[in-house]
Amino acid sequence: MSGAPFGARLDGAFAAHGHLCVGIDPHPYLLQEWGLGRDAEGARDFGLRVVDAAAGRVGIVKPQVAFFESFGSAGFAALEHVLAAARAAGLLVIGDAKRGDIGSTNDGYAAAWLAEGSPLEVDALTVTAYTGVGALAGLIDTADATGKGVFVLSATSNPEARGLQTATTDAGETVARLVADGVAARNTDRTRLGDHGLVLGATRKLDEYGFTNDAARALSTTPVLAPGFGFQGAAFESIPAVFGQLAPNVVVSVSRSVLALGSASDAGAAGLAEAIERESAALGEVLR
Ligand SMILES: O=c1ccn([C@@H]2O[C@H](COP(=O)(O)O)[C@@H](O)[C@H]2O)c(=O)[nH]1
Repeated sequence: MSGAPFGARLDGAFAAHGHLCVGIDPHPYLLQEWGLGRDAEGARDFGLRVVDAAAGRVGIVKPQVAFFESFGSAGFAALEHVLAAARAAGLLVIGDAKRGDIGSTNDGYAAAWLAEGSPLEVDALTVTAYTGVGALAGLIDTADATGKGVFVLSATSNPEARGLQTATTDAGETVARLVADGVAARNTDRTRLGDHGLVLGATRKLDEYGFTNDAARALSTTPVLAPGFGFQGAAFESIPAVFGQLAPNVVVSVSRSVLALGSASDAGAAGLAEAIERESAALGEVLR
């Protein structure tokens, strides 16, 4: 591992720039609004503009891999370009790829996203645990060896997931908590943030997913990636009520609500930078 582990770097990003994470989601309609091609080149230019606007204003970006992947190999080349620019700008990069499979295949995902020097290298990767948190063991081992992190889907922001994620085990624990407990077990050697986190959407309170106060206390060193703000309806002001004692661990992810304010024109680029500054300041008021 070269440098500090992911959790310490995340803590550093929080201290230097606050908790806002800007999503890099080149939706086809945004490419059009920004005056860019609905192709891999457009996605690359979109990503580079977001990196420029984010650098120095926030500490974290989250490229949404799906929108690059939709352009095939050219899209992956575009993503590699954007990842390299984000790294060079000193931004922490959370690759939102939501990978997850049986253990032996997860090792392939680990080599692609979490190995030092890989073309798709990111600081942390979103993963799913539908095959069991245990199936992620090898991938998490790779992350530990390279100073990277993972964010495992636990209670997602979309309404369709609710029935599945609040289903309970024989022991009465929700699926969301079962995942959370498995991930938290990898963070026990830390006093502040560990390297392995959870995706907990901001659209519902944690207790609706079976996270009692005790369960939340057990997550005190677990980072939280929280999407669901802006377009999906959650407001920064709701963070204390939704996340309670976990609020200091939250990476607050915004994509469309700020990206809608960018465009290919100079005024648009300034608009995006201003929107990022404004959102970050507003969030700072809530999390101070
Ligand atoms: O539970 C989840 C997990 C991931 N996401 C991703 O976050 C962004 C949200 O975009 P907005 O435009 O701010 O709504 C997007 O990339 C999702 O794939 C999520 O929304 N919910």
